[in-house]
Amino acid sequence: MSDDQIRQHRDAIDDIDVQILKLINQRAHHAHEIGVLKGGGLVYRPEREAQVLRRVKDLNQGPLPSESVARLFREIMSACLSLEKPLTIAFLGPLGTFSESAVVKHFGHAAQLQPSVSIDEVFRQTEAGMADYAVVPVENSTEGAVGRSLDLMTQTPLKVCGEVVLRIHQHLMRKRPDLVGITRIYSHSQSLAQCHEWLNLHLPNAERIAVASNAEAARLAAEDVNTAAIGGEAAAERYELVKVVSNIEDEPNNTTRFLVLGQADASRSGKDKTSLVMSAKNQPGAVFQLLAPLAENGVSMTKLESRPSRDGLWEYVFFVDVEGHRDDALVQKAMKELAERAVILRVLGSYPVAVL
Ligand SMILES: O=C(O)C(=O)C[C@]1(C(=O)O)C=C[C@@H](O)C=C1
Repeated sequence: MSDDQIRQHRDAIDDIDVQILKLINQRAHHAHEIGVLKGGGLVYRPEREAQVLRRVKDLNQGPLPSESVARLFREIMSACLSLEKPLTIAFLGPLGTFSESAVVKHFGHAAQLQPSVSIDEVFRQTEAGMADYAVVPVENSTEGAVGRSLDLMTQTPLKVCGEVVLRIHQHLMRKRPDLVGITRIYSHSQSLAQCHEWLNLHLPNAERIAVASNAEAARLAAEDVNTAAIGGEAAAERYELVKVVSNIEDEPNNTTRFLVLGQADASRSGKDKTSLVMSAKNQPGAVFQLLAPLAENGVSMTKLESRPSRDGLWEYVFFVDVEGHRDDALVQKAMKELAERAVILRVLGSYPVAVL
C-alpha cells in the first residue's frame, strides 16, 4: 500500500474522529442533564447500563468484536456517569489485586478506587457512606465460596445491585527473568491453591507463604531476588516484576465472581438474577422441601451454597441465586411460598446478569 493510500485512510479517520468526539460529548451532555433531573438521587443505574451494553452488542455488525464494542461503551458510560457524580468504589486492596480489576471491569476507569484492608472494612465503609459501592469476591470456580463475604452478606443492610465475572490468570513473577534460585513463593492462599499442581511440578522445593493479597506478595517479591510471587497482571505491573511464567493456574477456566453492593438493588433490566439467603430447620429433608417452590414455579436456581450459621440463630444458612427479578410475577410467587417454609428469608437484591 502506498503512502498516498495510507494518508487517505488517515484523513478519513481524522474526519470520523471529529464526529465521534462531537457525538460522545452530545451523549455526555444528555447524561449530565439526566443527572440534574435525578436531583441528588441515585445516579448509577445498573439496569440501564446493562441494557445499553446489551443493545450495542446486539447492534454491532463488526469488524470490531462485540466484546470490544461493549468495553468501549463501558468506558464512555463511565465517563458520562462521572459528570453526574464521580463514584467511589470500595474493594479489598491494595491496588494491584484481582478485586481492583473487577472494579474497573464493572465501573470503568472513571470510578474512584478505594482500596480497603479487609473485606469487613469494604462493607463497613460502604455501609457508612464513605464509599458509594462495594465490590467483593463471593466465589471462585476452582476454590469455591469466599466465606467471609458470604457471612457479611447475611448481616449487611446493603443490597446486591450487580455481579462481575472475572477470568483469573495467575502468573509467576519476580525480579529475575528465570526460575533459578527461588527459595520462597508468596501469594494469597487462594492463588497458591489455584496453582498447587503447577508448583508441585515446577518448584516443589520452594516454601509457599500465604500473605494478605497478591499485591502484597508482589511487593515482597520485589524486595528479595530469591523469592517470587503469584498474582495477576496488575500486581506485576505495579511492582515492576517480570512475568516469568504466565497462566500457571491449574484450571484453565478459572474465574472469580464478585458482587456489587450499594444502598439499593437494581430495577428490572430484562435479564436479571436475584440473590437470596435463607435458613432451613435442622431436620431430614428440610432443604429439599424448602427449595421446592422454586421448581414448582419454574424459577431456575443458578447457585446453592450452604454455610454453618455463625450466631446459632440460623442452623444452616443457604445462599441461593435464581434467574429473574424480584418484581417478576413467578419469582414473587416462589418467594412468598419460600418465606412460609424458611425460618428466615432475605432478598439480598436483584440485579442484571453480567454483560461484560
Ligand atoms: O440513563 C441514565 O440514568 C444515565 O444517567 C445515563 C447513563 C449513560 O451514560 O448511559 C449513565 C449512568 C447510569 O448509570 C446509566 C446510564
